[in-house]
Amino acid sequence: MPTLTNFYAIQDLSHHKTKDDCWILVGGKVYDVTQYLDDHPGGDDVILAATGKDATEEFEDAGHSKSARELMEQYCIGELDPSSPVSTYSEKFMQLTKQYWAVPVTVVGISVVVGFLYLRKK
Ligand code: HEM
Repeated sequence: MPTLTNFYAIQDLSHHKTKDDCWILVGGKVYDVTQYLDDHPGGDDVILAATGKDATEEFEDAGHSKSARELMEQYCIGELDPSSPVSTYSEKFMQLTKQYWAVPVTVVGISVVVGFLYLRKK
């Protein structure tokens, strides 16, 4: 069955950062919260400050209730395209770390073995 999910690239979010057109990215999902900005108990400024990037951390830090999480689902318009390139430095760093974690682990491992052999020889 074909899926009806809309996929957005992280760059798409940067075109929706205003009070009249506001999208946020939380937990891999994209939400159009334009209509909700004025009603948000935490104010519109916190949401506007979290646009154009992954706002999951800010959202979780605010300790949103279960009802807040249920409420937000009605504003969901799609998901982040998993193949879209990541933009922030921390995301890039995390991606590289996941990809190349074996390199520092191997270097440390070899150093430990060489150090051990060297000390035994003494
Ligand atoms: C559709 C998205 C969102 C919905 C439906 C939503 C809903 C709510 C609700 C209902 C509350 C009241 C407390 C609670 O029930 O948890 C709240 C508080 C709050 N929200 Fe959100 N929120 C959304 C997005 C965000 C985002 C993206 C941020 C941060 C960037 C944020 C920051 C806050 C903060 C800081 C409070 C605390 C306000 C206070 O206690 O003074 N919210 N939100």
